Amino acid sequence: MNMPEHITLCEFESREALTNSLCELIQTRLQNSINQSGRASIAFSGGSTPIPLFKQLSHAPLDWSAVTITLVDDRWVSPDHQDSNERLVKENLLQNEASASRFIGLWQENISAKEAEASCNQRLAELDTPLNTVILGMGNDGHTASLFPCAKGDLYAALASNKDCAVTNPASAPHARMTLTPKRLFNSDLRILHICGQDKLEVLKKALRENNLHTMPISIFLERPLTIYWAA
Ligand SMILES: O=C1O[C@H](COP(=O)(O)O)[C@@H](O)[C@H](O)[C@H]1O
Repeated sequence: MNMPEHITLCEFESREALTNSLCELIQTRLQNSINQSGRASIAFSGGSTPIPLFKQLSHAPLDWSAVTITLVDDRWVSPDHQDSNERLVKENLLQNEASASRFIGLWQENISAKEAEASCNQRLAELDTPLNTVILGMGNDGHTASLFPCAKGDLYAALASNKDCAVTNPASAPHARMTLTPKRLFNSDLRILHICGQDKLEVLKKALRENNLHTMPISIFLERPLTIYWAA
């Protein structure tokens, strides 16, 4: 598959091989950042794709107390809800060695996503700039983070926002969302798109062909340097 020069596509023969390689890369990057500055920061996506990565990474021998972890996006549900990305990260990544890390979540109790936007932006200001690494996911509708094509006005506002996070209300998926904005996600040293399955490769090809960030928001991340980890 032909890729623009600023995109690196890493294809793996199996999802296990992908997980091993991505785990090693993240571990090395976090370790290098700790060696250089005494700290490291990373933003993870939720969904089903990163679960094996989370489980494996939780055992990595790192000084996790120097690592701050945040989410690329979350659904506006409490962390005991099955749809919560915070729950997913807590149950699968913030375990074992990685339980010593610092976690900055997006969700807040007893307040709507819209009302929480300002305080969430304040919390996110504690993160390193730039973030060491961002792990993006992608849905079959071309959404990434919680930048959904069907979120219309919210999508336009999030794409144009100069804040760190924004609320979106996708018509095709449940729950209001809090998402890091492209502005904040681009403020990072490396962005990795982690996708599995032939269907997602086809979605990626379509996004590259059509290059329309309103119909396939992943397109915005295809315009600048991006590393893609893919396995069938
Ligand atoms: O809604 C979401 O979906 C995407 C992709 O999820 P997957 O289950 O297809 O891996 C994810 O990147 C995003 O963080 C999540 O909120």
